[in-house]
Amino acid sequence: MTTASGGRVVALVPAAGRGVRLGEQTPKAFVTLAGTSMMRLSVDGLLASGVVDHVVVVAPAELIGAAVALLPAGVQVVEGGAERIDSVRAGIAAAPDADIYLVHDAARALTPTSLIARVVAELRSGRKAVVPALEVTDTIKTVDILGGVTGTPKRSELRGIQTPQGFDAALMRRAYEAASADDPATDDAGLVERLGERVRTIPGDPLAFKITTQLDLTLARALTAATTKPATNTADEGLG
Ligand SMILES: Nc1ccn([C@@H]2O[C@H](COP(=O)(O)OP(=O)(O)OP(=O)(O)O)[C@@H](O)[C@H]2O)c(=O)n1
Ligand SMILES: C[C@](O)(CO)[C@H](O)COP(=O)(O)O
Repeated sequence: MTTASGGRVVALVPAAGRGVRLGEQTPKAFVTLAGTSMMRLSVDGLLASGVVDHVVVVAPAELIGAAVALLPAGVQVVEGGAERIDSVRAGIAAAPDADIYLVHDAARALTPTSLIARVVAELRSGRKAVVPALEVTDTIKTVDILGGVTGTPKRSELRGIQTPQGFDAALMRRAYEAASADDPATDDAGLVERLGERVRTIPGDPLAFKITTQLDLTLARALTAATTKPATNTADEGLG
């Protein structure tokens, strides 16, 4: 089944990270906001967008069962790898029947459904690689290994890139086939750029921020506390 003409949209949700920078006991995708795991919130957003046909969650090997228990029926769960790129690759292999892939971090749990729909709409209009982008507000500098400043890129040319990132499926498969294990890109679009293909930005959304640190978690919990009611099978989610 597909949501609309233009082919089947498969969303890959890398959720196999440890969350070292967050520093919780629980792997980050299982950490809860108002009683619901980030992983579940991200999947619910994708499903609620109305533009996604199938969701594949990529989870830590030892938590596959826990992930299945926390997710709606029909969501596929597969084992992740050491790096994010390995986890996304596992997702692609598990769902080869896509025409469009979205890749969406479990850690961007508050992403509005409207952003997901805008990425897919842009792909359906003929773009092959689409990423949400926000202007940066800090001045960004490059530094050497000792922390000495080596340059100050023009801020007007810089963007903070979010997910979901969307790709024509054939292009994404080609990008991952060409990807080198010893020089992994920090996002999926980076692999497409290396093929010389154009990646299009669309306006991102501040609510799609990546929950990376304790400060991010505090902000995310404050934002959800007043508005999110835990789903009946997800309240006080535990891992065993
Ligand atoms: N081997 C990995 C590493 C990361 N991810 C996922 O990729 C997303 C973005 O990564 P990040 O925010 O860096 O998560 P972690 O790798 O868990 O964080 P940290 O780097 O602080 O350990 C997260 O949803 C994370 O679960 C993944 O699926 N597999
Ligand atoms: C893909 C990403 O979310 C785009 O901003 C980001 O690059 C992931 O980086 P992380 O270090 O794996 O969190």
